[in-house]
Amino acid sequence: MHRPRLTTGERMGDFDDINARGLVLVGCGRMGGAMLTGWLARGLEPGSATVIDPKIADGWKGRGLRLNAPLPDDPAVLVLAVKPQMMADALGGMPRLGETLVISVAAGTTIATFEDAFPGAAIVRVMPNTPAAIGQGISAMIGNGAATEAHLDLAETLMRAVGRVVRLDHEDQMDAVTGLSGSGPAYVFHLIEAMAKAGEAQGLPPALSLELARMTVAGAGALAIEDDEDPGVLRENVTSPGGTTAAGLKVLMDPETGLPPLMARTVAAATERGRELGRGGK
Ligand SMILES: NC(=O)C1=CN([C@@H]2O[C@H](COP(=O)(O)OP(=O)(O)OC[C@H]3O[C@@H](n4cnc5c(N)ncnc54)[C@H](O)[C@@H]3O)[C@@H](O)[C@H]2O)C=CC1
Ligand SMILES: O=C(O)[C@@H]1CCC=N1
Repeated sequence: MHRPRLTTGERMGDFDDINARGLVLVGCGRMGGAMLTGWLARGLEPGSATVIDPKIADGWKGRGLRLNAPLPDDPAVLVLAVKPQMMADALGGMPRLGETLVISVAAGTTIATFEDAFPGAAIVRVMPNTPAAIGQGISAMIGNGAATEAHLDLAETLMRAVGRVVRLDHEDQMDAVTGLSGSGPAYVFHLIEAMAKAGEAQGLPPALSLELARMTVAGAGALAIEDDEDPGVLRENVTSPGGTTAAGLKVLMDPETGLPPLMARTVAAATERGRELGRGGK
């Protein structure tokens, strides 16, 4: 089966340059915080991290991070993790930086926007997802013309600290990535909710039904990674001819009313919203 080149895992030594020059994180909410957790676990020294967030959560205080402190002159990397709607505000307050690599994880906001804000800078646009909080994320990335292989490697080092990384060929792919894997964890959590409700409708107690749904999704996800088989084969492995799964899948896989058209519309709506945000939509 063809799979894109994926990299994962990280050595502590790869943070040496970042520790020497510093990392700036602008926006330390759910996504920024998830990444920072992974970086600290993988070798980022707290004193090398300057975190800018006017509403920094109390949990980050007293951990040796430079919170809302003046920016270093020439940090190795500046990571922008504010909402796209807040990006103009955040960029407005940025001083000129030296040879700093600029990384954005914002949905929609285009490389061109960052090129206007940081003329001549190497910029890498990344789309991670929240399983990064437990080192199980997947990030897709693409750099601008000024981003060298060394810049892309640096961005990859950071994102590998929180999961796997794929490189894109074109920035145009980023909105679809956002609609699929950026937003995707929410679809999967809703799948758990929907399966749990469906179990309840068949008479199971709510707590039991939720536990069965949660572990089924988690276990199937883990198997899909561990086993090199195509997901279609794994599905067939569950499906006995004339059995229960075949009866269920007949409904779920209906080309008119089943999951395929629903998922297609779901990802399309999220992708289109990414495009809108990229056009400056609020
Ligand atoms: N949450 C997710 O699943 C994913 C989010 N993203 C992207 O990550 C970015 C952040 O999203 P979340 O972490 O979910 O949002 P969030 O609301 O949890 O965090 C954003 C943080 O930015 C801070 N902030 C607002 N204005 C600021 C400013 N001017 N300077 C510094 N900090 C400022 C806020 O106080 C907040 O803590 C967004 O651009 C989003 O598109 C990307 C992939 C997945
Ligand atoms: O919902 C959003 O816009 C962000 C981007 C991907 C996941 N969360």
